[in-house]
Amino acid sequence: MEEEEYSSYPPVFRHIGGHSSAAHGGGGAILPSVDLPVVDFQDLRPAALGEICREWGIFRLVNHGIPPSLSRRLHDEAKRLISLPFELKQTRFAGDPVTYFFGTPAAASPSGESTGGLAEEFGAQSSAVARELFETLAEDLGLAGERRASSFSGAGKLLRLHRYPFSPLAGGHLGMDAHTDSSLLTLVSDGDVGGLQILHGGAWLAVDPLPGSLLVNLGDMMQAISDDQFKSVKHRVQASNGEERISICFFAFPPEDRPIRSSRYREFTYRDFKAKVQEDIQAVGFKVGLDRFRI
Ligand SMILES: O=C(O)CCC(=O)C(=O)O
Ligand SMILES: [Fe+2]
Repeated sequence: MEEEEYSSYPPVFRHIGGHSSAAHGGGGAILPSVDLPVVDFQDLRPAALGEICREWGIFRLVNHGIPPSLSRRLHDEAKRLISLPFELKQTRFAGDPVTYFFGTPAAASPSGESTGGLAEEFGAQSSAVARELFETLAEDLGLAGERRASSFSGAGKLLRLHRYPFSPLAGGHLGMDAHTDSSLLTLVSDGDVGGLQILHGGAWLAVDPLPGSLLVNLGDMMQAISDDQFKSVKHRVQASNGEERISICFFAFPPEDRPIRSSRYREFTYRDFKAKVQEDIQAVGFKVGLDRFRI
């Protein structure tokens, strides 16, 4: 890749085009791939889905009803936006809901506006899918009354576009550090470039793409609501030394001020949780998460 092709990267990532390093062939250990459980959205069964979420905390969703053309257009639009020169993106997106952040080594995330309504449409459809999945899991958990009704209603939603740029030096490096999501549920449209890895049974495993499907993982709030029955799976993303990976991530959060009650945690709200995460990041440099609220 010529150096000018890196113009869409933050300056710190440029000047690497000419270096062909030993890492070119993939310096990181090759992890075994895992076949995630596949769930058919048209045939949701509470007990079967519950079992998958107890064992894995993550699955592939097929027949989800979000038109492939919508996902493809949003992926194309994300790629176009993300490929604009870095300085132009900084000017254009400054102060907008579109954010461009450097917190992770190789991810850059314009999100929200500027996709000509595609992001909003995709977000609305993802939200409907997430709600149905939540209802199915609530059924399996036997959540009733107020506890069930209020967990998803008015839930916060966030759509994030991630780019894991190609770099010949990427081998062995992470595009996103290991973490759990703070959400109830996360839906990821990961296209056809792999890179996601999950911690399962004490080992890191690579998740291969399954074009047309959505990756669904449970977040910390779902783990808490389920009294730790469901897993908020730890995951990370390998930086790409092949094709660039673009992912579109939809997060559903509980209403900020609704008390979350669980036999495993003292009562807290999602607002409390977020504040604690920020406090920990400042104080200790990483998210401690649910352990801060464990009884
Ligand atoms: O890009 C991905 O596939 C996953 C991103 C992710 O884990 C996150 O945004 O929390
Ligand atoms: Fe995540």
